[in-house]
Amino acid sequence: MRKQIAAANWKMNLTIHQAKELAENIINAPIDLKPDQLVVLGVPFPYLAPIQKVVGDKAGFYVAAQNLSNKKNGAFTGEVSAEMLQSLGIQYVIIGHSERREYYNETNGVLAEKLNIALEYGLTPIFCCGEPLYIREEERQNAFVAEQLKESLYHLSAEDVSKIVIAYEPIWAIGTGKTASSEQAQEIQAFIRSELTTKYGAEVSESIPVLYGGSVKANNAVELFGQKDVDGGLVGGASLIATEFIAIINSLKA
Ligand SMILES: O=C[C@H](O)COP(=O)(O)O
Repeated sequence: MRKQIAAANWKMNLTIHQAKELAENIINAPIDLKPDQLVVLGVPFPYLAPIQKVVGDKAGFYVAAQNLSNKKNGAFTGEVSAEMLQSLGIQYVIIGHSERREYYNETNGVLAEKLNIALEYGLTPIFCCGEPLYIREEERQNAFVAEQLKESLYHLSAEDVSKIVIAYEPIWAIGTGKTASSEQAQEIQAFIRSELTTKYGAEVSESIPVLYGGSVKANNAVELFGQKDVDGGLVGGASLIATEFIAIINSLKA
């Protein structure tokens, strides 16, 4: 089975005290991860090392950065490089979240560079894609997402693309409480996989986890994650509440 992933994206929330308490509550919860299931905590840069310490070597639990620079190193004040993340022992990085695209002008081209550099340094990218509301209303979501994949991913070799995780996040469902229905999620995530099949073949596309993100909660996770092409979730708001996120982890397909 493909990896099933519960990924938290804490975004720009929590003090370090709150962050450690949340991580401790998750790590110490009686969660019985199956071999193909994993949990990734996407934390703010300053919390990477302290949260990694809380996570320790607990099997199946990882810490992710929420972003990285498209530059290697040098005079780029305020940036954080792939090499820095690698040197901290970080293994996952979220790339192309819609908030980065919208508020920090990250284009598909810049995201292609970020994917390259992440892979060069052995990081696993969680690559986000998804359409805004007006595109969904015009029923052009498939073409929109196909373009994002084409412009950011399709320069990668089959070997490299096999190392990534994709998170489909319809922008209209992020932080709005408006979840895509499980049918909507399944439909477009099956489309994403079929696009990857066309480009890379079935063996590759069937191995890539495709997560759903957008108002995932404890009360809708089982139905969403139960869909054939939904391999877990990238969770914002609900990942800030230990009991909610633990229930979401326990909703992964076994
Ligand atoms: O990265 C997570 C997504 O933006 C979803 O956020 P949300 O669960 O608060 O809607």
